[in-house]
Amino acid sequence: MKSEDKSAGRVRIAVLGKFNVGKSALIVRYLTRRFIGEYRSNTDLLYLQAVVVKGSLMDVEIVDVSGETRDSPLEAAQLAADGVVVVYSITDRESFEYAQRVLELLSTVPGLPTTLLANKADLAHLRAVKESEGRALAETTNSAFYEVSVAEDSPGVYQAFELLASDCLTFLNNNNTLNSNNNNNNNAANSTTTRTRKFSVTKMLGTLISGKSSSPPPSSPPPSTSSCSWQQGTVKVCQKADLYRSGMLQRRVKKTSITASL
Ligand SMILES: Nc1nc2c(ncn2[C@@H]2O[C@H](COP(=O)(O)OP(=O)(O)OP(=O)(O)O)[C@@H](O)[C@H]2O)c(=O)[nH]1
Repeated sequence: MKSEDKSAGRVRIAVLGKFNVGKSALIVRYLTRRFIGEYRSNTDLLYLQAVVVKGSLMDVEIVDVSGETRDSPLEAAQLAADGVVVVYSITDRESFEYAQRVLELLSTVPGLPTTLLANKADLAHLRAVKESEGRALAETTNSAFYEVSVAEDSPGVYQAFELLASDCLTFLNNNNTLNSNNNNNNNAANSTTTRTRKFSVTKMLGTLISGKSSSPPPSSPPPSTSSCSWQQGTVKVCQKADLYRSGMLQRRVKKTSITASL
């Protein structure tokens, strides 16, 4: 077995943002290199992807809580994620203000890696948010920043996810080391960091895109501008109730007690 065959770990990335900013398009672009114009926006999606980060294979879960941010932004901010991508559209001032509120909330979670992603850069003639404003917000909230066009396949799409996944892994490894040291000190038998997640509804991406039942193979790997390489991915579609049952919409609440409203 190659050393890469064993997963170095699993991280969960949540994608948040106001409606219509391109969250679903972003995730599908990252996973499949395709741009799909329209999506159903009332289904919560969980995507699984295996990527090689810094030479290690890792599983990346990407959660797209469609409609969630519209119904209850606070719930979205409470996602049990190891890292968060917050998306706004450069053509939609309100979406930037929304992203600002989300990032300010998330910055209260110690050590949580966050990325601010300004989408729809191809619509420069409709620009309502300057790039410098996005960059400044990212700096004040200690987030990475990328301005991209998902429609035009900007390399920043891939770089954003891959850097965030890498940061999540570092963050988790540091936590695991800390916990393991604590456990040793306390003579505890097992580490308490293992997480179990279950989702009952599964569906392949092919269904979402074309009505066919199989997952579409990628046409080619993503740009080799980063330390990550693309592997086979699967997509699961999960309903909001499943997210609650799995604890995904509760864990951060317990950990951080975020109570401010957006
Ligand atoms: N011009 C342009 N349009 C884009 C881009 N990315 C997404 N869109 C379009 O923006 C619209 C919204 O995209 P979605 O991916 O459904 O946005 P969303 O944030 O997931 O929306 P909700 O599910 O309603 O929260 C669609 O019409 C997309 O085709 C982009 O980079 N440029």
